[in-house]
Amino acid sequence: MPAVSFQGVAKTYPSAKGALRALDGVSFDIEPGEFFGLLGPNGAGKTTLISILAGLAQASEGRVKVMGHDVAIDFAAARHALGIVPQELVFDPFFTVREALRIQSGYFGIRHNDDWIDELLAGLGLTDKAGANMRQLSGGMKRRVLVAQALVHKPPVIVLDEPTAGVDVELRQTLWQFIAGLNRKGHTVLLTTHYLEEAEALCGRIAMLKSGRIVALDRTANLLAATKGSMLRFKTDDALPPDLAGQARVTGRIAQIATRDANGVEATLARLRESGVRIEDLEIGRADLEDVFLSIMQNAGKAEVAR
Ligand SMILES: Nc1ncnc2c1ncn2[C@@H]1O[C@H](COP(=O)(O)OP(=O)(O)OP(=O)(O)O)[C@@H](O)[C@H]1O
Repeated sequence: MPAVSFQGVAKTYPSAKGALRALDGVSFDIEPGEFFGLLGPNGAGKTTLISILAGLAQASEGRVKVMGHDVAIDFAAARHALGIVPQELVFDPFFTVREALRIQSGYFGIRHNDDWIDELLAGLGLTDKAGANMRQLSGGMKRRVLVAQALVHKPPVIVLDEPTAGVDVELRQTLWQFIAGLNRKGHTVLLTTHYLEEAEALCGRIAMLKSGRIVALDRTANLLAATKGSMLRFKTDDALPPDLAGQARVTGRIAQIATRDANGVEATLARLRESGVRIEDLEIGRADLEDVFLSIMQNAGKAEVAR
């Protein structure tokens, strides 16, 4: 039995320009114990899919199951199997951290949960904040509490919806150590993120969503291996010739150009020299997940235009 199963999930929102199909026939399974990444550009439908999984929105078509429980038919059992760390910081300012976690345990019908609460506090670096009032905590500390709150009932499936947006390096490391530890103990993890290096480091399999459809789904290693080419990275203050600019990724002074093989590297360098572009700090490396993501999104765009 899969930990999470999406079967033919569609979601249509009414809009001024007619119906907006935010999800369109999404089907995939996440197996127990997987660390699974869901990636996609803004508006791809990630949050909509997670809201349906969490029972916060209803699918227009299709079925979603968590540990065998249909989220529409058997909501309570499905919800019990899920720990959802939300994107926004929502909290009750009147309680201390420990009280907030006890109250959350109560929602799930769990009493005498302090041993697990202590473990959560320790794992998330919150032990000395247990007695602090929620409103006195910094944003990063509040986020840690939200993670702890999502996990009070030891859910087999943990869903993290962009948990590290605007979060500092230390908290990211604490969070990932803790979540990776739970994953090693058998908890299934579903992560959505815009930080592709995090997805590359953590996720065994990745699905890529674009305009409500799955455009890639594979083991992370296979996605990376599928782009065999080399990536040329260098710094320059000069404008690239139009043919190279069209295929380059430019961030400030840093330009990256994908090439198919060694001949491609030579041809690109020759083209740069010929156009009088002066380059510094040249590196030739393997494509990373960001390169794979951009190329899949571009190709999916072309396929859509052709349809
Ligand atoms: N309640 C709603 N009513 C109408 N349209 C909506 C609603 N929620 C989302 N949408 C639309 O559905 C599409 C998918 O949105 P969604 O928030 O799921 O994308 P996302 O992949 O999570 O994006 P982001 O990375 O920006 O969070 C978008 O076009 C969005 O405008």
